[in-house]
Amino acid sequence: MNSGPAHTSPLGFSAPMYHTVLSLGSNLGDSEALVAWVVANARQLGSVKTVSSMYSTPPWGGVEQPDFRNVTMAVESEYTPRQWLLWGSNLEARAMRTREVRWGPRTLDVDVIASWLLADDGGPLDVFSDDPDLLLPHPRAHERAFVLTPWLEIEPHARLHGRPIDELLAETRADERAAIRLIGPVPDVDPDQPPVCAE
Ligand SMILES: Nc1ncnc2c1ncn2[C@@H]1O[C@H](COP(=O)(O)OP(=O)(O)OP(=O)(O)O)[C@@H](O)[C@H]1O
Ligand SMILES: Nc1nc2c(c(=O)[nH]1)N=C(CO)CN2
Repeated sequence: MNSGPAHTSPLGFSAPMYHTVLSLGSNLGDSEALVAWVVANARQLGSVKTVSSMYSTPPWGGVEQPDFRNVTMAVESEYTPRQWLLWGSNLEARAMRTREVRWGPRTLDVDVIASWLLADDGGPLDVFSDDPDLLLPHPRAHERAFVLTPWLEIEPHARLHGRPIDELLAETRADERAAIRLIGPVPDVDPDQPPVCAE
């Protein structure tokens, strides 16, 4: 009997399932609507396991810019982490995302934080990648309160680099942590209408 998480297709193939954690951020345009639009698109795929509340977070990385809106979302599907990266890049492009300053302002950012292969037998297996186009786990997530705070809300027992994320969060800058503000649930928006001003 196949009681594991792999999906058996009508042809009898069994596709592996991945549990993947995505960080969504925006600080240009209608940031709340943009982040909510990403969540709505993932819901349309039927892949969303849990979504954090929406948070207002101070900019991380030393560039002076407006506060961000951030959400962390756990998805579970046959999509590999690389497919999630491509999916996110496509939404970033539709949100007119540009890359001008490293760690600078943006309409939309979709980062893949970590992923686990849900094996049929035994526990989840960490996915590692040293490909510069997809580093896994994300090399800077453990020092970002804007990722860890929402992630802790939805997966309080999650671990990154072998360490509980609440411990990692406690080691982030106290002033950054203190300035994070809970806004509320992610609003429902139309996945087919990117909230972008045409210019
Ligand atoms: N885990 C990952 N998630 C998202 N992008 C990644 C990841 N690993 C590598 N990349 C690559 O990073 C490149 C730059 O991404 P991006 O412009 O979003 O970076 P950033 O958000 O400014 O900074 P950071 O990578 O520190 O979050 C992209 O080309 C992407 O392929
Ligand atoms: N608070 C916060 N700071 C950031 C964010 C973000 O999403 N939230 N994204 C960045 C781009 O890499 C740089 N700094």
